[in-house]
Amino acid sequence: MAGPRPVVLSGPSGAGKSTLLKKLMKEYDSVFGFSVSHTTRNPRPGEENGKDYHYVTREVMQARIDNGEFIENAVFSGNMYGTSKAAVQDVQAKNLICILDIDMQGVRNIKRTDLSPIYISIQPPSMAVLEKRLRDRKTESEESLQKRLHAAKVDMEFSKEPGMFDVIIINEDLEDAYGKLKETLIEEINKVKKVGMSS
Ligand SMILES: Nc1nc2c(ncn2[C@@H]2O[C@H](COP(=O)(O)OP(=O)(O)O)[C@@H](O)[C@H]2O)c(=O)[nH]1
Ligand SMILES: Nc1ncnc2c1ncn2[C@@H]1O[C@H](COP(=O)(O)OP(=O)(O)O)[C@@H](O)[C@H]1O
Repeated sequence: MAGPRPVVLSGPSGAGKSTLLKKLMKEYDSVFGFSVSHTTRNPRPGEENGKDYHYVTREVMQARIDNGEFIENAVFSGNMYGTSKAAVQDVQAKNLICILDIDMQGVRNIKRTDLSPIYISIQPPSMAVLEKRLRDRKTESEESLQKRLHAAKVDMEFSKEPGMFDVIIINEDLEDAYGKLKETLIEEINKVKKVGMSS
């Protein structure tokens, strides 16, 4: 059964992916479902196990990867992250648009699957703004922050590779960026709404 097309949101840490996707899921709660990834990083204050991530040990994560439970997995800033098959299937079973928040290794690996999502890159207006947002978020140690800034430089170059993303959104003003995101997805949103009304 071909459900709605999934959506991949990628881009540097601190670019605003979570902020934008939370806004989208709040406005369209019966349209989108989040693919809850697994990670070995520690939960941040306010994050919930099973909602933001499935928080697991390295041993558990590696065993599940070896068991073939993941569509893709990557190491980012020293921690393991991965999208399980179940995470995507749970959303697709409800006929919702599945949103994946993944790094650029994830994007490369998803391109080798038959998931066929819409690829959206969220980019900051500049490195300076990105650094300020990450510092103001107050979630990272100096070491983690530096690793994220380094990865961001690589990501910003990667996003320019032709054909990598369907749309690149510069998140300067949040409302403008959100408007562009909605505009990109409106066709898929309307399809899901129509199916919902007729069932
Ligand atoms: N490949 C891959 N990347 C992921 C996955 N889940 C999250 N990420 C990425 O891992 C990076 C770090 O995420 P996180 O620790 O939540 O930090 P944040 O991006 O600074 O909020 C981000 O680029 C995410 O997009 C996943 O399942 N697979
Ligand atoms: N357009 C924006 N203007 C100012 N601050 C923003 C904007 N978008 C996001 N932020 C803030 O920047 C920080 C990083 O955003 P976040 O959504 O956590 O990024 P990501 O999920 O890509 O790592 C958060 O503190 C968020 O509130």
